[in-house]
Amino acid sequence: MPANGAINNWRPALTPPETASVKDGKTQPESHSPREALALLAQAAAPERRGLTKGLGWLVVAAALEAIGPILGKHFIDAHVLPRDFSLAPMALLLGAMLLAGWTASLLRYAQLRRMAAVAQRSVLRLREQVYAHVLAQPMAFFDRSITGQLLSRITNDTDAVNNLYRQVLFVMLDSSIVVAGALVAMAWLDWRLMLIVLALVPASSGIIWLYQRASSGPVQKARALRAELNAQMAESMAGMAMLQSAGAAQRFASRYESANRAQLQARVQELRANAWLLRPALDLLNVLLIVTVIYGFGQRELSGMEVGLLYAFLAYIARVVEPLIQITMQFSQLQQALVAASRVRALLREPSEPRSHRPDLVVGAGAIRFEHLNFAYKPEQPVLRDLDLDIPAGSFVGIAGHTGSGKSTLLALLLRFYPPQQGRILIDGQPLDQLPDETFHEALGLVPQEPYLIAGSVRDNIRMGRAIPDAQVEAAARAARAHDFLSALPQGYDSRLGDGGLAVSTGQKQLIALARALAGNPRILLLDEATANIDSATEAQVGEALRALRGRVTVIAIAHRLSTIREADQIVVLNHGRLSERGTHEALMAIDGGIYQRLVQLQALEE
Ligand SMILES: Nc1ncnc2c1ncn2[C@@H]1O[C@H](COP(=O)(O)OP(=O)(O)OP(=O)(O)O)[C@@H](O)[C@H]1O
Repeated sequence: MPANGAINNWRPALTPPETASVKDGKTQPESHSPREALALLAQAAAPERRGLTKGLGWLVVAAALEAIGPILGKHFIDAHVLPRDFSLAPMALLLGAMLLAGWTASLLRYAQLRRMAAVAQRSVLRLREQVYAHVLAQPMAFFDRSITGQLLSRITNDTDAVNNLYRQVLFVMLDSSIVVAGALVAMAWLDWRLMLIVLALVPASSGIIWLYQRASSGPVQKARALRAELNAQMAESMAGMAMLQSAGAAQRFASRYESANRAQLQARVQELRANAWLLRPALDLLNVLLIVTVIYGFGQRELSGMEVGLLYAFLAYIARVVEPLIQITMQFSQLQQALVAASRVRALLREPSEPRSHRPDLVVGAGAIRFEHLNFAYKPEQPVLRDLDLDIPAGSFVGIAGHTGSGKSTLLALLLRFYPPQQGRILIDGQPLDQLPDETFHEALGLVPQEPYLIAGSVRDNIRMGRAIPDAQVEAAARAARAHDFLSALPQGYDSRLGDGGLAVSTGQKQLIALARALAGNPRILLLDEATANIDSATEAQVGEALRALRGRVTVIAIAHRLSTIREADQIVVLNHGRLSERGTHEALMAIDGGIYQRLVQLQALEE
């Protein structure tokens, strides 16, 4: 089977640098639109709308309380400091009110920001689950063109960045905007002409943001794309470590990683440079400009005693306008990163899932299979299966043989509904395969792939694979797969941990566990994709024994390079360039002089 073969695609594959798909942009900066990102936020936060509205409402109250402070201060100056009226009670009342307003505002803001942090966490949790479920529901063709590491990065890093987006948008942007609005309203109330002078300078900050965005958006997006690529490279090398080391490719992979890492650092430095040279100095200048303008505005008037309180209040409000604006702009680069991530997550969520029209009334009975004039191609110009017509009676054992690339695994992939055929159809017990409801379909089919994979968990978890299968049935399946003896001899028997960080078992043993896993669901149809390719003769004999016991009860289709595995099959189907070229029992096919099967058997005998 080719490295990117049909059935193998459901496990992480080592994608060599030169064949890496460039879907999703890879190193090129990706297009992103804030509207897309906001739509994603709104969608993920939809169930929390009430909490969010309440939180925002309270933030407005907090901003209003904060805005009262300078007005009270102005009153304090005008009524007590300037006229030197130091009557204790009204002064204490004013100071007390100032403190109370400030404290209440701080407490309110703290409580609301905490509430919003919780909303953000929950929304991101939901989003991540949604993205993962969506990826799992993708047709296999989607995985053919995606890079495992990049998908991982979408699900973990990008959804994390969406969390950032919540923090930036909800906490910094909204909160700061509310504070600015509160200050402007209070200024207007005190002196609307002066407020207009301050307001006129606010667009200058938008100009600074725009300039900064232009200078930094390229590097920001590049840095992000490179980070995803670094993750992808890491995941790929972990998945293909054995191959990587045996091929002596460690050095090459390390230098590829190093150059991507350097490029990412450069992009980050460019971004920081734009920040240091443009953003901070420009904002400081804006602050000075505002203060000078307001003082100049006051200079134009007669500076009476009453105006000193007003000047104090205005200077206090300017700080309340400028500081939040600085806050907003300082977060800008993170915001951009988060926007890019959010639009990538949204693009992923928009990948269409396989459309299927299931008929809930369909059930699988005996497990008879019929391939009717099947035509299939991964790429339109390269047909893989051509007009394949084949009947497989229920309960029979069918072996599939043929040269490499003849389309054997593809046939199984179509039966597994990984891809829809372009022409023809597949019938199970006379019913169209694509109309079987998912549950019925998954219950009816069991698969033993060429390279079984173990999940991190106990032997029992590995056989169950998340299905509600009672212990007795797990054990019965292990017995049927001839795996019980070695499994019960493990240190903790069926509770022994396998997979990542667990016990190491041999390839043959993994294969038997995979067979037990397939049998545990009591399938009507069992598919074996070169299940005996990498195991020793003793294990092969055990698998043969297990298959013999299934005869008449389960329809078995086995692809085998090792032809001894299918020698006893009721019929052996030989594919040649996607066409059915020979068909019959081992003996019948051996009788075809110069036949493909005969040659394959002879070749294998020679090899052995
Ligand atoms: N996911 C895929 N995308 C594109 N082409 C593919 C894909 N999987 C297989 N092919 C191509 O389809 C053809 C048939 O491949 P398939 O894996 O079905 O052959 P096979 O008979 O199972 O080969 P092998 O014995 O080596 O496993 C090959 O030319 C292969 O390159």
